[in-house]
Amino acid sequence: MNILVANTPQDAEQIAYTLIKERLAGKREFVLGLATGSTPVGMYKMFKQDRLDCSHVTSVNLDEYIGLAPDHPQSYHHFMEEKLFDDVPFKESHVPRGDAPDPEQETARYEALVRSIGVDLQLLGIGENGHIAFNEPGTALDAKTHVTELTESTREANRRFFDSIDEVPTQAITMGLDTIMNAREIVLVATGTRKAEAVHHMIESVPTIEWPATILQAHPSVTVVLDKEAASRCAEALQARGNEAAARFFSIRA
Ligand SMILES: O=P(O)(O)OC[C@H]1O[C@](O)(CO)[C@@H](O)[C@@H]1O
Repeated sequence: MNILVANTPQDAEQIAYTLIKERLAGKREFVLGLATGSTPVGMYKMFKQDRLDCSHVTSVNLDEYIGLAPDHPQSYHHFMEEKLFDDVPFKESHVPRGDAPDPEQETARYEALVRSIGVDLQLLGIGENGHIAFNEPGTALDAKTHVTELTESTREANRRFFDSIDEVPTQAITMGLDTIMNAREIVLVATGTRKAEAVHHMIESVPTIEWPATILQAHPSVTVVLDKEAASRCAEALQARGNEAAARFFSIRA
């Protein structure tokens, strides 16, 4: 794992965006895995401000709530259109269908799609309980795209997007941990104190299904971009090395 610890959330987002921009440059085709939630919103603004050319890029999203049609204001389809796709045209974009009549069939379709196109770089966030995408604690490490029951802590963490907790879906379709691990490269961004415990376990605990993000330790190409708060539960030496790496990242691009 390559770990960078930026001084602010904005600097962390800038690092992650710059990494993605550099990977896209000069490519004829590229498959970019995208995430939802609050963390990537600042980065998607950078795509827009920079008018980043994504006309050669195919995107695949990690997850979608079951029961929400693409045009539902709280669906991840809608989130991606509003935060990115309405302003930054992609060659094509794929998000699981939350309104599929047969969710299990949709998981098989989506898994086959993601495997067939192959993800060059997967952007990830991380939940407070260590979930990545909607792979909640206890999810098998070899899980493929599947229907998942959302934990109460995850529903609570996402209720801010809904009028009430009762409106937060209880199930989602999510890429599995094995699906995500199949990406050639992974960039995970975490900011804020709320993520500090999950980040500590992701990096410093023995891989366990109780902290799904620990599986990333076994991936050959993972960059973890943190702000100081999200890194605050990691070992002091790791924080110091990460801070130097972030400073170096900016200095060589100044
Ligand atoms: O970036 P946020 O809003 O903290 O979300 C963290 C994680 O939780 C999810 O939104 C799922 O609840 C993931 O998609 C995301 O990576």
